Amino acid sequence: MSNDTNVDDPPEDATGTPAREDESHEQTQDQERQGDRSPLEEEGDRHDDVDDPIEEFDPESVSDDGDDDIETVEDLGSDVEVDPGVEVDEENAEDDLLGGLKIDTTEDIEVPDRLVDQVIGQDEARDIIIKAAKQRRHVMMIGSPGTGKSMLAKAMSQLLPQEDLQDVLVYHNPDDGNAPKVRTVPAGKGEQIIDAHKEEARKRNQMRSILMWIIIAIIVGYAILTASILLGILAAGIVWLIFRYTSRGTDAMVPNMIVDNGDQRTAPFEDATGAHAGALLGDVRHDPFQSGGMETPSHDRVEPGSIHKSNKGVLFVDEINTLDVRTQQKLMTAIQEGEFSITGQSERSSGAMVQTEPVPCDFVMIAAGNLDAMENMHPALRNRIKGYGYEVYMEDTIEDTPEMRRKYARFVAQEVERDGRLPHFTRDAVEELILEAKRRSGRKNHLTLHFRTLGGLVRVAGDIARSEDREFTTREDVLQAKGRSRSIEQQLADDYIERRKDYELQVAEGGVEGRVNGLAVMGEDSGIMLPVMAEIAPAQGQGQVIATGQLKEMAEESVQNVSAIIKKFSDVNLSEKDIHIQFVQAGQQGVDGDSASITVATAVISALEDIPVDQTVAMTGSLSVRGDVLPVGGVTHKIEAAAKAGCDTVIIPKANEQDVMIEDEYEEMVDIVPCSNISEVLDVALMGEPKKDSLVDRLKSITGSALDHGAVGSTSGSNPSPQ
Ligand SMILES: Nc1ncnc2c1ncn2[C@@H]1O[C@H](COP(=O)(O)OP(=O)(O)OP(=O)(O)O)[C@@H](O)[C@H]1O
Repeated sequence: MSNDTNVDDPPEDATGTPAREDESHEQTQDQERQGDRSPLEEEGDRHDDVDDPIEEFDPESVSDDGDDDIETVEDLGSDVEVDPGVEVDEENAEDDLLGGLKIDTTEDIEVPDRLVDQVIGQDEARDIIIKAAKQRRHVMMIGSPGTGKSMLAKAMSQLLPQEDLQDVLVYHNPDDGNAPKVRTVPAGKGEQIIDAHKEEARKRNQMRSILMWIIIAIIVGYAILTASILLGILAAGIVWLIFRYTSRGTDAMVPNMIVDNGDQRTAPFEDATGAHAGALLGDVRHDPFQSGGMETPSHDRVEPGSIHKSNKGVLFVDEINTLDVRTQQKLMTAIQEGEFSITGQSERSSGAMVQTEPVPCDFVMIAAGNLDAMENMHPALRNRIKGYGYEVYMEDTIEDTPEMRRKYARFVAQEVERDGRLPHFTRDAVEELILEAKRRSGRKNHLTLHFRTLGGLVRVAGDIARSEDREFTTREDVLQAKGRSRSIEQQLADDYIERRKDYELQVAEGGVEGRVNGLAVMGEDSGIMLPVMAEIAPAQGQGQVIATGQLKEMAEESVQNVSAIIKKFSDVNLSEKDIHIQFVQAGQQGVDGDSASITVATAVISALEDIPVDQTVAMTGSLSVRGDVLPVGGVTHKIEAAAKAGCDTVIIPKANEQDVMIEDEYEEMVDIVPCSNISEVLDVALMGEPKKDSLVDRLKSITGSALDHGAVGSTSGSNPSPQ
């Protein structure tokens, strides 16, 4: 950025002019408050701290260097116990769903003001945000949607100092109309400068008008005297036009304030998620006239990007990998330089000819996304953030403690207050929501941290109560809301089940060889039953696993695991066979290879041994190469899907037993059988007794599970049939 003050403006003239009108009087008083300097004098100031790039740093060194003024969540008092105003029954807190909170409704709960105090769980991320705000470091947050990434980024902007905020003005450059000048002034000063310039322009225009009318009067007077009226009117018109035309030059003196932080109460927060290049990096609008005096001066066409608006604040970019590579590269330059010129983004627009002086963009970046976002983002940009900041993974669940439950009650109060129209929740309505948070966590003694969907439930329940003009939202409203706020995946899953019922594809009667009811999860919270069929045929050449579509890889992996067991416990040579696997009516969604591996194994063994599988049984679990059934995710939703589909028995991994939190209505519909190894699975799923010394019979020698023995892969029993 150049420091030259060759801006075509009238500061010197303006400061010398005495204040004649009320506005200018007020303005003068303002100027006095600001330290006796007129805004027009101030505008020449450059704030060169923008040229101060963040020096390279090692996050590790932060904790090692004994820098004990780094504030933690506790130091900031942000880990506050919920509402000190509310009494807590400590003795019964453990057993109480509200953690002992003595409230009748959420109206009794006080909501903390600062966003950072409203964040529940995510302690590590909060700690990092606080440190990063202090050190002005970038942060990358990776995790599931709705777990508080943008909330934390906003919270960070509230923690950044406000004193540094600046306004940014763009000026006409008389030497080169396509290279507007850029000046920064302290926040709030920009408006004064603009006002002073407008006032100056107004005065100039007034003087010019007076001069113009005097000249016109002289011409008209002369014309009357010489009786050449027509010539006089013509001359007066020309004078008028000349004045009109040249007055545009006076207006061009007024700078364009592209960043106005005058009213900003915290450091700026800019969400640039999904922004196109112009919105992110700034743009210069197209001018259809371009020349001939009709054009809009280029400095007036300059538009700031999010990187400029977030100067001294936070730039939040979710799903950063969706930005195209060129934009990511430019973003990287902006991070590195702390300033970035604005130019027209569209090559064919007249805006592309304009390029401003560098505009400050000294922001802290919070890049967010899921794991895919991290993998697909520009490696250099990732390194930039890594080298200059922190990376944090967002938690999905948190341990269920009385303190946490109290915070969840506070979350309901937070959401009600944020919405502003919802009726507060009664105690039992909050209890139902906390139960739902437990259920959605999918883990014993945990609560989900997927607050966006939980907040959705609060809003739907509140809307139901509001539509019935009730004072409070009750438990019944929450139950009704659960039915209504089904996700797209849930609706799809229910639709699948309905359609299958039409074709009687759901649960087949009795036993079928090689057909097993597998279970999968769609989206975050919907289970679905997906039958798997296996057929074994002699191979034409080398035996292979044949499966259709994208599920081929997953079928191959599952068959590989089971083939190790088959090799070990039987004389069957799978390399002489073609194994056909079909996932009946499955799309790719939600089918996770690992959790289907006991299903594929059971189907293959059933087909190989010609033993039918009980079609009222459904199963989920991951198979180890030594026959252990290992834990999988989403068991609760899977069990519910099996129950909805009409199965009586569901096999789940023993290690998942503690995660089951199914709704009462389903509990009566199905028997849940936890299994630790493939032998136990076959015992439940296969119909009839296996023949002596057959594969299934030999597999009975596997007992217990690796998990029981504390080491993955251990099985007991000797190998009856080494190959
Ligand atoms: N940890 C949390 N504590 C309290 N409320 C939360 C938390 N996480 C999310 N919320 C609530 O959920 C809403 C959505 O969260 P937020 O937008 O921060 O999620 P996100 O992780 O940025 O998701 P996405 O990546 O989909 O944008 C917030 O406005 C807030 O009401």
